[in-house]
Amino acid sequence: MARKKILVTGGAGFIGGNFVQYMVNKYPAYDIYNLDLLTYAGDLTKHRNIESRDNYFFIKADIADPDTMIPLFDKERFDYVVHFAAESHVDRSITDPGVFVRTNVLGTQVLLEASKRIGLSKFIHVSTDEVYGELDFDPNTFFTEDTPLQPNSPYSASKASSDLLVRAYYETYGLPMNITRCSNNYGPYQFPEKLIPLTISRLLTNEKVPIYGDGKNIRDWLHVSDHCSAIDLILHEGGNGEIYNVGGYNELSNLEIVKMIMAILGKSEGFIEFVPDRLGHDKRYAINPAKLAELGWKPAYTFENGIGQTILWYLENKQWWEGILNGEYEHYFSKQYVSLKNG
Ligand SMILES: Cc1cn([C@H]2C[C@H](O)[C@@H](COP(=O)(O)OP(=O)(O)O[C@H]3O[C@H](C)C(=O)[C@H](O)[C@H]3O)O2)c(=O)[nH]c1=O
Repeated sequence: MARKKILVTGGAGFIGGNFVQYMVNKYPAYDIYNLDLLTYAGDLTKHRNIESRDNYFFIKADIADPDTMIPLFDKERFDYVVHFAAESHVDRSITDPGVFVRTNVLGTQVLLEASKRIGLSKFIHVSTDEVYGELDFDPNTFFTEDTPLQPNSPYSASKASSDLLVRAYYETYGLPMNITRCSNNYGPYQFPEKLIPLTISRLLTNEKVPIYGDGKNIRDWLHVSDHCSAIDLILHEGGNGEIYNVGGYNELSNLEIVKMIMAILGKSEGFIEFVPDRLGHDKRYAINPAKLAELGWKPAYTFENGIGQTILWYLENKQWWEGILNGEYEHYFSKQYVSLKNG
C-alpha cells in the first residue's frame, strides 16, 4: 500500500480522537497528522498509547488561522484531509454563537483554501444530520441526502454553512470531496457535556440528570466506532462530490436513554430532574443511511451492546472524565509536531 499523509483535524476531540486511534492502528502505512487547537473539549491523554508510533504526529494549531494553515499545507502536501474540528455543543451555540461561526465556518474555509493549492486527493468534511432541521414524530419519515437544509440552531447553521462552502469549492475549483452527515454519536471519550456521558457521570457521582422539556425528543444513536468505519469506507470508496448520511438505525427518546442507563447502573428514576426546554429544541432526527449501505457499510454495534460497553468504559475510566471535568488536561501534550512557523 502506498504511503499516504492524512491530516485529521480535531483529533484531540471525541469523534476525531476515536478516528485517529482507528487509523493509526489500522493503517501503519499511513502517516496520521492530528491537528488540534486543544480547546476545552480536546485532550491528548487519550493518545498516550500511540504517541510514540512512527505513523502518528501532533500539530497544535488553529484551523481558522490562514497564516499557519497555508504554509503548513504547502510544506506537508497532505493526500487527504478528514475534517472533524468544530465547536459541536448545541447549548453552547445558543449562548455564544460567534465562536461557532469562527471555527466551523471560517475554519473550514481556511482549510479548503489551503487544500485547493496542493492537489489534495480528497477532503472529507464531517458534518451532522442537524443541518436538515427537525422531523416530526411520524416514524416513517427520515432525512436523506436530498432533504433540504433547514438548520435551526446556531450550531447547525454553522455546520450547514461549512457544508455549502465545501460544495462550493468542489463546484468552483474542482476540489475532490465528500460530505458526511452523522446522527448522534456515543462511546468512549465523549466529553461529559453531551447527554449520554453527562447522564453516566452524573449518576456515578449521585447527581441529578437534567432532562430538557418533556424528554420526548428523539435522536438516532450511532456508536463512534461505527462512525469511524463509515468514514474509512467513504475516504477510500466514496464517489467524488457525494454526500453520505451515517445513521445508527436506532431511534430513542431522551427519556428512554436516561432510563436505560439508570436501569443498567441500578439507579432510581428519582435522579431525573425535568428542567426548562432548550431554545428551539429540535423534535426528532432520523436518518436513512441506505446510500452508505450500498457502499457496503453496516454498523457493528447494536445499541444494547454499545451502551453497555460505553457505561463500562466510563466506570473503568473515571479518572479521565473527572480530570476533564476538573480541567486537568488543558496543557497536556508530549509529542508536538512543530508547525511551520517554528521551522
Ligand atoms: C446535554 C443534555 C441534552 N439533553 C437533550 C437534548 C437533545 O434532545 C438530546 C441530546 O443532546 P446533546 O446535547 O447530547 O446532543 P444534540 O443536541 O442532539 O447534538 C449532538 O448530535 C448531533 C448530531 C451533533 O451534530 C452535535 O454536535 C451533537 O452535540 O438530549 C437533555 O435533555 N439534557 C441534557 O443535559
